Amino acid sequence: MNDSVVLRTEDLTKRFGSLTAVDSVSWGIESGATKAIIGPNGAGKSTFFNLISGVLPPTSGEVEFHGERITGNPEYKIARRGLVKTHQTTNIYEESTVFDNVRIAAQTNRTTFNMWSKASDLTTVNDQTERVLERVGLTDERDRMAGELPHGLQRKIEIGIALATDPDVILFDEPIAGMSQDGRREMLTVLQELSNDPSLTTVITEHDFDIIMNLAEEITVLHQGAILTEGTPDEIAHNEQVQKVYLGGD
Ligand SMILES: Nc1ncnc2c1ncn2[C@@H]1O[C@H](COP(=O)(O)OP(=O)(O)OP(=O)(O)O)[C@@H](O)[C@H]1O
Repeated sequence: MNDSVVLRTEDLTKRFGSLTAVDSVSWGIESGATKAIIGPNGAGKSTFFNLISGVLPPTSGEVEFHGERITGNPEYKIARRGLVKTHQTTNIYEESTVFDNVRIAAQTNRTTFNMWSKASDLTTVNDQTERVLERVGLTDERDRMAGELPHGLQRKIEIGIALATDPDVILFDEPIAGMSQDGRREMLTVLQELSNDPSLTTVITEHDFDIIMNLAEEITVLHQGAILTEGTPDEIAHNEQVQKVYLGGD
């Protein structure tokens, strides 16, 4: 792996009692790339994301971000360094407007926040919030209460909250799960735009293979916590081992 690797894991492992949910995973991603992590139910995808983003501490192994060890750091510290994971609408303040939800995140942005913010900084925060709303297609909903919005739009707020922190790396954990056909199409457009941004590195886990084929340059397949194989979407789509694990065989 070369110098442009922004995030990497080495022998990353998580055990829950006797179950090894993530098993010695060594993986990495170059700056600006879009990669996917896939695998059947229970393969360890969410746990892997939780270990990288600091939601869970690993049992063993390492996580490096920009060449520095972040293993076991809490989620808020990792987010401040520029690595965030989207949550499934659990971060939203339902009683606040869409604008305020994103603005609060922009205010805690590692580059703009300081306790003695000047008026000019607030203008920056408001401008940044507007830009993020535009990017995720929520400008028309900016003054609505977040709690009133349908699920698909709330998922966009979550992505807006992540983007407002000005991250280098975003981990998308099943971004279209439970969405309507229209919602999925809209979300795919947003995700495509983000994956084309060379200043953003994106990692996505998703059950919908069409979405993965449309977004990822490289796919890692997890099976029983370990890496089964890695390759381009085309290679993975034609890989017999992958087909077998998805059909439930070994
Ligand atoms: N907090 C926990 N305590 C005990 N076992 C857990 C915990 N979290 C996950 N597991 C187990 O670890 C394994 C991997 O789970 P994980 O949720 O990471 O898989 P996944 O690939 O994301 O699955 P899905 O596609 O169904 O979301 C599963 O067997 C799961 O039951």
